[in-house]
Amino acid sequence: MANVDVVVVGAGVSGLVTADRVRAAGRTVVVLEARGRVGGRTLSEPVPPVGTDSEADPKPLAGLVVDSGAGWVAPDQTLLLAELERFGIATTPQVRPGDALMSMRGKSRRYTDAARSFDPVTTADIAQGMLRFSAAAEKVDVAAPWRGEHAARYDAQTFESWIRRTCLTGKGRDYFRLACEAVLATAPQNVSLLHVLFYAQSGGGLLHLLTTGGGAHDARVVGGMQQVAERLAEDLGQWVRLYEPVSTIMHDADGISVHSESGATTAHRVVVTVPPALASSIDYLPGLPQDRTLLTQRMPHGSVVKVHAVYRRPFWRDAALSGEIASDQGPTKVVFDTSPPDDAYGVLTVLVDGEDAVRLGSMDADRARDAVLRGLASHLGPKAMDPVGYLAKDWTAEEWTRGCYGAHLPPGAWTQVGSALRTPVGRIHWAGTETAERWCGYVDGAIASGERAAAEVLAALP
Ligand SMILES: Cc1cc2nc3c(=O)[nH]c(=O)nc-3n(C[C@H](O)[C@H](O)[C@H](O)COP(=O)(O)OP(=O)(O)OC[C@H]3O[C@@H](n4cnc5c(N)ncnc54)[C@H](O)[C@@H]3O)c2cc1C
Repeated sequence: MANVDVVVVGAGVSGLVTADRVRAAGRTVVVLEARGRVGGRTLSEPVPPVGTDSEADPKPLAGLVVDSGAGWVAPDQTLLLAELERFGIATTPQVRPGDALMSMRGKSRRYTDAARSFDPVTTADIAQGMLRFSAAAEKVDVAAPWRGEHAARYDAQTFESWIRRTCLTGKGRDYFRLACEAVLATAPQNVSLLHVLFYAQSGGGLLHLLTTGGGAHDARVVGGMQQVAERLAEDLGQWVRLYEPVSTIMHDADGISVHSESGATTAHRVVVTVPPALASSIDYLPGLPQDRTLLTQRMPHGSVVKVHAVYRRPFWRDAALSGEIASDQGPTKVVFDTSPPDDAYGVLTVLVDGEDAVRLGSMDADRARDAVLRGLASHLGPKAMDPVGYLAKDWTAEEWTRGCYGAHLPPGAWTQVGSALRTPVGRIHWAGTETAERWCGYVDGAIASGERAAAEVLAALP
């Protein structure tokens, strides 16, 4: 006899949306979450002042909350925008007055129009590369990337080999390498061309993913993105259980039994919403089909350290700079001004991706902070060396995430075993942003996957 209709594994946005929709349909549901908080890869937190031990004496800077996980929302992320509206959570535009900086091969350029951030030859090279990339991406079937017209050919090569073949200039090649690191948090030699094409197409195109106004970085959530998960969890109340890492899922024709710290919960169906790389460390009895196992072994995460440096005021605006920086020199390759709407502080967010994140994560905290601040100072001047607050979140070190922003697939994985991504195994269903067709890797994709999984289990319940 089942305790509940559905067990959901993981209280990230995708798990909470799954549970919310199952409960709204009048069915019973329990969410089991490994961490002592909800939200998963969304985490909104205060910033400790510089000079104090953040563990012993957090003394956060008054009223300031930053997003150490997901932070931005695009105008076409309609599912996320609907959740924000449902809970009365506001957004604030990302675009700041002033020039952005592009620094490549030792040369720095100020620009307002992204299309003019390079010299004319590099601009033309990037434009032809983008055209060829978009033409190929349009051929990818985002619902089934393994099935598209040229799937086998695209999946037999890395994105790096495409870059070398396509771009005619060194700076053009550097641009696409930086784009890959910024979007997937991994170097282009680690990832299948088919996966990059799919991922870009899933989010409305590569340029859209890289764009601030109107694109993936269009706006930020006032008070932090984690509020979405917190509000969903508030509504679910006692049905969300924290500190309950799921270790084993037993399944047969009669039902499901999900084992966590406090024992077993029985149900008709289970939805596993943890990232595929972590889903593979749960024991399934009986074991999963081989294609599913092979797939989850081939979906590593990127590496990201997200840093916030807080200043008394946004001093870079004195020099008519917007605080937005793209550079080929780590660790400060991707920087945004994320000061609060009232500018009570000046806040710079640094997204340290790929190899730079691995390097930064291996340094002790003081050396890592010094490396980041020196990087900022090289673009914005010596004032960048003196923040009043500093916070760095290394997602690769997080036991229940192990890297981000999401999973990427190496050559061969999509076409050989990709069809196992969403296919239920008996009573076990799969969700999480990695399973989304649209906005895969983003919060919007997490919501879409939760809605899809909820519909699947509701249709299958007795
Ligand atoms: C630094 C960073 C920046 C990002 N920026 C953006 C952005 O600007 N915009 C955007 O849209 N997206 C962004 N993302 C991506 C976004 O955060 C994710 O796509 C989304 O939050 C994924 O939600 P999810 O529910 O699918 O997975 P998760 O959030 O990973 O949720 C999975 C949950 O499962 C739990 N779990 C894991 N294993 C177990 C287990 N064995 N038992 C029980 N529970 C378990 C985890 O603790 C977690 O709570 C960013 C992510 C990061 C880390």
